Amino acid sequence: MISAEHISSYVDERQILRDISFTVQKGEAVAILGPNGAGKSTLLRHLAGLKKPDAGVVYYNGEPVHLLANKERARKMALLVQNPEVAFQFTALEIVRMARYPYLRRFQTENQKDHAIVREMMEKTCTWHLRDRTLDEMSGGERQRVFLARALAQEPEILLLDEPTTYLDVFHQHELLDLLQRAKQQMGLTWVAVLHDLNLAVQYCDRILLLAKGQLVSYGKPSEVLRPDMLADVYGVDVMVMKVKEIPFPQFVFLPRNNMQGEQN
Ligand SMILES: Nc1ncnc2c1ncn2[C@@H]1O[C@H](COP(=O)(O)OP(=O)(O)OP(=O)(O)O)[C@@H](O)[C@H]1O
Repeated sequence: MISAEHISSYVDERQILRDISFTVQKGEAVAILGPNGAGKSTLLRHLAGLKKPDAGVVYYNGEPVHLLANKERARKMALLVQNPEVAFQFTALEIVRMARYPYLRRFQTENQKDHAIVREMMEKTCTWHLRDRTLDEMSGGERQRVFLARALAQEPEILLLDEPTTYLDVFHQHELLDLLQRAKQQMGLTWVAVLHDLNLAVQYCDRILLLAKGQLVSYGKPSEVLRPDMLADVYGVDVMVMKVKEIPFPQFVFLPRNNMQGEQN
């Protein structure tokens, strides 16, 4: 459905991504993991067609994404970035209503279906009660949920999210990912998220893409990618993988490299 084929990316003379290739199938949930500066956000921007790679192509259902017209791309894909640039005097409702613009013709206003979708997504993200508040009257987590409502109200086939759990407390982190999981199961939504929390990634994602220094280290099922040796290499920490009887997926515990030495001293 979406595939990166040999993409490379540069900023000035510096190479940010090196020859990355992978495919995400329809209805899959994928986490992009890797240390700070690995190139995760850059990769997501290429997938969203916001930035054309310097080499290689990203295809969406066989078409190069950077060639899709803006409105057409917005009906297929939504991107939730870390700090969306929106004027602070907009209300939550106005922000979520923006999601319907790709569906309107020139001079056309929203119809009942548009209003219903906006309300449904605001209710699902627990933001309907914030509808008349402006962005500067909201907490970071509330703002994040409003932008998620906007991305969902766009009714995309694929949702790309850059660190969507930042600003969210533990309850809302799980609520957001549960919501994406339901959208995947009920509507076939495909989503790709940059995450930092391996425990969330293993719980919610079908595949993991591990990136380090602009290179694809591994891409596959969580059990294939999240191996202690590979994680230790990439993150520079020791990793313990634990099985907890009550939950069906492993848990990752990180130990500073000199931890054992410190204990003994
Ligand atoms: N516009 C830019 N100008 C200069 N360097 C940039 C620019 N955008 C990204 N970079 C550099 O490219 C590299 C990858 O950045 P990117 O934001 O993709 O990493 P990341 O894996 O998302 O990092 P983080 O986990 O810290 O958010 C970094 O070294 C960053 O400094």
